[in-house]
Amino acid sequence: MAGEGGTLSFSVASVVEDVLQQHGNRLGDLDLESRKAGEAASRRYEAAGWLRKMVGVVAAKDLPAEPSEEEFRLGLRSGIILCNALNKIQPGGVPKVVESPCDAALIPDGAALSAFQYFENVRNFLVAVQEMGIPNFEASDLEQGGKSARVVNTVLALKSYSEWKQTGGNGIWKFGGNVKPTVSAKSFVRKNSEPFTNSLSRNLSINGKSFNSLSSDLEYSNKMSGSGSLSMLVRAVLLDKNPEEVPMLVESVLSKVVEEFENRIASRHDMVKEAPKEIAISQGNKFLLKSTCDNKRTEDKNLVIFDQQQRDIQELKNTLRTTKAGMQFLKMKFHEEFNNLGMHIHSLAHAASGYHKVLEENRKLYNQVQDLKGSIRVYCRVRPFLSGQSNNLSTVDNIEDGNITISTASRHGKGCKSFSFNKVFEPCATQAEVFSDMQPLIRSVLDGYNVCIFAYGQTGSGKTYTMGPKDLSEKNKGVNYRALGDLFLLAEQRKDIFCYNVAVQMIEIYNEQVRDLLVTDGKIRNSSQTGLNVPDANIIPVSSTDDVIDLMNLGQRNRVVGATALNDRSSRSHSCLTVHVQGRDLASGATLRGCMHLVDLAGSERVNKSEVTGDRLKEAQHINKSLSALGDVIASLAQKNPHVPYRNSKLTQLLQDSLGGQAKTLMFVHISPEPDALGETISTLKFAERVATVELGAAQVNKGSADVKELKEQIASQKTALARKERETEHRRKESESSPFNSNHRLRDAGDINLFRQPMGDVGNIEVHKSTLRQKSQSFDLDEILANSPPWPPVTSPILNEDEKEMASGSNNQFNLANNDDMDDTDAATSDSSEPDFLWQLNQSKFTSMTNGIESKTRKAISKASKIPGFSKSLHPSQGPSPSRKLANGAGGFPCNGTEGRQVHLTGNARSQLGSNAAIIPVACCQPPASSPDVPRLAWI
Ligand SMILES: Nc1ncnc2c1ncn2[C@@H]1O[C@H](COP(=O)(O)OP(=O)(O)OP(=O)(O)O)[C@@H](O)[C@H]1O
Repeated sequence: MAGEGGTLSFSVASVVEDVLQQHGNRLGDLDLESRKAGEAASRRYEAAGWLRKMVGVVAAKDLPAEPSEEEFRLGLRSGIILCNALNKIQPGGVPKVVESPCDAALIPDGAALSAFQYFENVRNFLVAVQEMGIPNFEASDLEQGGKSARVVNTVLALKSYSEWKQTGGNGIWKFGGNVKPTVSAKSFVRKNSEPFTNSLSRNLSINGKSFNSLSSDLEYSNKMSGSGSLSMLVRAVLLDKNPEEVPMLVESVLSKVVEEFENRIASRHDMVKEAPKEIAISQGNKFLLKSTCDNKRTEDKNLVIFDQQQRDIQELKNTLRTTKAGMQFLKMKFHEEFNNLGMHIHSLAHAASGYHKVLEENRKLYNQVQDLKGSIRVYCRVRPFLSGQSNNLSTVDNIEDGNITISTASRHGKGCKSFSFNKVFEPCATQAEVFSDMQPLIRSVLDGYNVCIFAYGQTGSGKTYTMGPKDLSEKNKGVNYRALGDLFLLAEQRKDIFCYNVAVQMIEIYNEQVRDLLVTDGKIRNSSQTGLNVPDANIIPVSSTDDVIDLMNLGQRNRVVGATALNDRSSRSHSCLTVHVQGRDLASGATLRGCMHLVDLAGSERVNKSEVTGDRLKEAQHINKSLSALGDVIASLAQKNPHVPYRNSKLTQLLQDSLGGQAKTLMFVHISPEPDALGETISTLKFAERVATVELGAAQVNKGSADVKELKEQIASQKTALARKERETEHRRKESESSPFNSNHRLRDAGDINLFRQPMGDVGNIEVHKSTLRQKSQSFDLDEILANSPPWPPVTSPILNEDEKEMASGSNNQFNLANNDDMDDTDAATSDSSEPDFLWQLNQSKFTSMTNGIESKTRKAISKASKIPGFSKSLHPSQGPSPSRKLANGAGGFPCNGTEGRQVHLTGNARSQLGSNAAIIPVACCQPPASSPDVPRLAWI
């Protein structure tokens, strides 16, 4: 059975043959080969005969009647006989039969052409045969020997078909077994005309099936396989068998055949199975090949890409090189520019430092200008939050270079307000820092300047802390203690050049009454009761910091401190520590006298804030009154009003010299950082800003100088006129002033002092001052002098020698200018502080009758002072006020008030009691007529 599609290409015959051989039957005994050969030959002869008959002997000349197998194959090989025979049976079965050898001549390769033509003929024949349903053979069977049997089969089948056709061709022709209903089996069998077929068909049956049908099947199989040898094989095997053996044999053969088939089919299956793999492999190979090709292509592509990339890389390298070079260049440029920039920055830094230096210088110059102008310096200090006030937001927004910015967001609308002062101290500023900033100012006291530092601010803002807290630890010591310590230190350093004496006063103004805080007898005298402008305050020399501590403790004990709702430690009074310094130049004998007020004002807050009534309310009202009087004075000074209302309060009287004279004045304004205090803070700072605009005129040193000579000449010229006037009025005055010194009179006159106040600008200019003195020298009037005596002038301390005592106590009250002859040698003070002294001298003749009154007061004072052990009287009660400048300045004593000048020597116990080693202590010094109004000045020029 030829497998369709080539999958089962083995023949049934070969299988049966193999089976029969394996079966080991007696096939071997048979002369199978010869029989087969004989049979094959007879069949071949039959086929050849039939073909010769069909095509004619001539046409079949190459085919003998009884050909050998080879002859048969070669005779038919051209296919011409076969095709012609077929065309005889079925005309046009093979449309074109190539017969002419000349056709081949047309083709150069004749052999190849004929082979091709033969193959064409055979192929056409086979196609036609197949269409006719006749068993076929392979074209190759004619090409190789040994395969002619199959060709014989086909020819015989064709013969059979021809015969069938000749008999009428009824029914369907079937080679070797097709039985038409109308055709007997015999006729069919006749077609298969083998001699043994008939016998078999008659006798054999297998498993109930007739052997004949089996044979038919075999024949059919043979037909299908294209081999006619199978039936012969079967016949050969069964020929000599007994009929009883046949079933067994057939069964065995069949089972073997089936088995063989199965095996072969199975192996074919395997092959089929393998085939896809092989195909796959071949496909895989193809794929491999393809992929190899692809790879090759890809490789090529990659090569191209690679080349491209190489070029790109090269290009990039070039770019990189260029970029590197560019970078190098840029780097170099950058370095160059960097260096330039560095140099530029350096020069800028230099300029900046220069700028800072210039700024600093400007500040100094500004301060100097301020000094020259006599502007009140204003420092601001912000108190830190106190312990227990944590998490408070400060109202101070910024502090920088003398500017302070207050955040007014909470109560005064959103925003800030800035204020400018000479200096602003941050909350963290230490006491030492604060002091170091004002140290030069304080030191200038030793150089003969008057200095006033007053602390302003609401209650609890730190005024006392700055000026002089009780706590005298190194860290907390205030300005007062440090100032005195510094003065002592400086005095010590200058001891080879100057001999300094330092003495202090402490007073307080409480409810508009001035109180001496340095009383030792527990009684606090109120000088205002006497109608005096200057308090009758003890002045205690000090020579060490221990002395100072003792005095401060004493003063503190005597100070009136009241409790308020705001601050139960709040001081409800103004306190003032006055430090008097007198220095004598050891070489020249000239003296310098400086005076420093350290004023701790009472709280500046409004009364209603204090929530007080009764006594406390009264205190607060007094404080407010005095502070508003201070405000008025400041405002007048700022506006350069001719009238400055100093006398509206004791405080303004106290500060008159500092505010209106030639003192160096510093206001230390204090503010609290709490938001609650914002209102007070703003009003405090506004007030301070106003104060800063006040120009007092340049401070003048209280020093004896060449001016004195000039002044003495002027004095001399005045002397005659004065004496004349004195004589003329002497009698009248004696009558009117026969009573002791009338203080009320002075008080009345002093009340009008402001009427004579000269504008600040004029006061501030030394040159103007001098020329003014000269110009107005003729307008001298004693009444005016008295009337214009300052309320709190620098005091003079006449230290009287024996001559002076005599002069002072002499019956002749006539002022003897001759006594001033030695002034040149001693003191030539021309400052404010010295002027009253001299004025007092001038007044001496005028107030001859006053001496009694003075004497009584002096006696009283000395008797007070002499209660202190160690005090001894050195001044005769009748001496009165210092008659001469020499006395005041030349002997190194302290200035003393002309009306109550007393001099007490501190010795022994007293000195130790007060902690002082000073030789001379003016106990209470009241100032003679003022220095500032120009009229008095003119009077003694
Ligand atoms: N700069 C500061 N550093 C530390 N503590 C301070 C500072 N300033 C003030 N204080 C403290 O704040 C409190 C109030 O200060 P101080 O008594 O000096 O205020 P004051 O303005 O003098 O008040 P009063 O008007 O009642 O006299 C004190 O306890 C003080 O020690």
